Amino acid sequence: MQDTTAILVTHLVKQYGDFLAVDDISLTVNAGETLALLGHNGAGKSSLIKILLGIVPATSGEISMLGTVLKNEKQHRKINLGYLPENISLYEKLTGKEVLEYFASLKGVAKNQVVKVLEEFGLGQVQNKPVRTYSKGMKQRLGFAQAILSEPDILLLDEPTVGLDPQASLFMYQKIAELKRQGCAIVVCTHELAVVEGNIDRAFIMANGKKLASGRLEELRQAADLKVHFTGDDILDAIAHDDFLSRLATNNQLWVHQVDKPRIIKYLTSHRGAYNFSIEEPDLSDIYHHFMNLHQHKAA
Ligand SMILES: Nc1ncnc2c1ncn2[C@@H]1O[C@H](COP(=O)(O)OP(=O)(O)OP(=O)(O)O)[C@@H](O)[C@H]1O
Repeated sequence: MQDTTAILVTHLVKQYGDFLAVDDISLTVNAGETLALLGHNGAGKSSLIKILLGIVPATSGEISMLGTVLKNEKQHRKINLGYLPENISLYEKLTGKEVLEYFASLKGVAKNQVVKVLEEFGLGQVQNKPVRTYSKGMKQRLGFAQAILSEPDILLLDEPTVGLDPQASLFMYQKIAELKRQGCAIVVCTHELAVVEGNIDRAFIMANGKKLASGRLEELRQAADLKVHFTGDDILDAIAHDDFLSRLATNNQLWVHQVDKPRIIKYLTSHRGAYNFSIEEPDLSDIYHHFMNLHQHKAA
């Protein structure tokens, strides 16, 4: 499942008048894979998502989904695709159940599926109340429920967990993991780096419409070459008693480049007999800021 390309974007460009919002973006998302689309406000993420949806036309470039090149909105509509927009606006006067029944009829999903999904999303008790009485988190759950109602092959989520409490957020990512296991290809557009970090396969970082970096977390760490921090009692002891390590350390702290990590681990364990230590890797936020800072320096 992992190697089947579900989304293929080739040299995509979107111009609004003279303004280049998406600037030659190419990417793939495999079936059963989650890609995080990251970037500053105005980087072009939502534009890209809307082009994938077929609701905004690309200026140039090509999109194919599930092996078919999509040339117009009609072709996009043939794809079993779920979408949760940023700031979803639902029909406030309708009840939660009526909203989902409406989407079910649009997507050709059996009505009895609606009650099942409402229960599963913790909205069973309020299903007959108007949406206007729902909290933001409840509306977001309902929005997510409509996005996955048809058990889509492709799921596009724009800021899915904004305003959600930690448990609701966890629920959403558990549901995403379930869809992933069923082979769904998922793109999550988000600024919540800490939340998304453990829930994605790859990240695609963009700025001013362009790709800055993409890959698995480990690949991005290597590409960024941010230093790794070795901590723990055995490290302090090793620094104190080893010339090589004491020269490498700064203020008794051992920070080493990614490329040197295996060599240092080997040196610590086989040469110094140090086993009681931990390695703090740069996280997604460190990686994101690294690429953004690099981009800003180049632009200055
Ligand atoms: N319909 C439009 N007409 C003109 N410019 C637009 C239009 N839609 C988006 N833009 C511009 O394109 C750029 C990219 O916008 P987009 O909404 O894709 O960014 P984003 O990465 O999703 O930002 P955010 O994180 O703030 O949601 C912005 O400068 C925006 O002002």
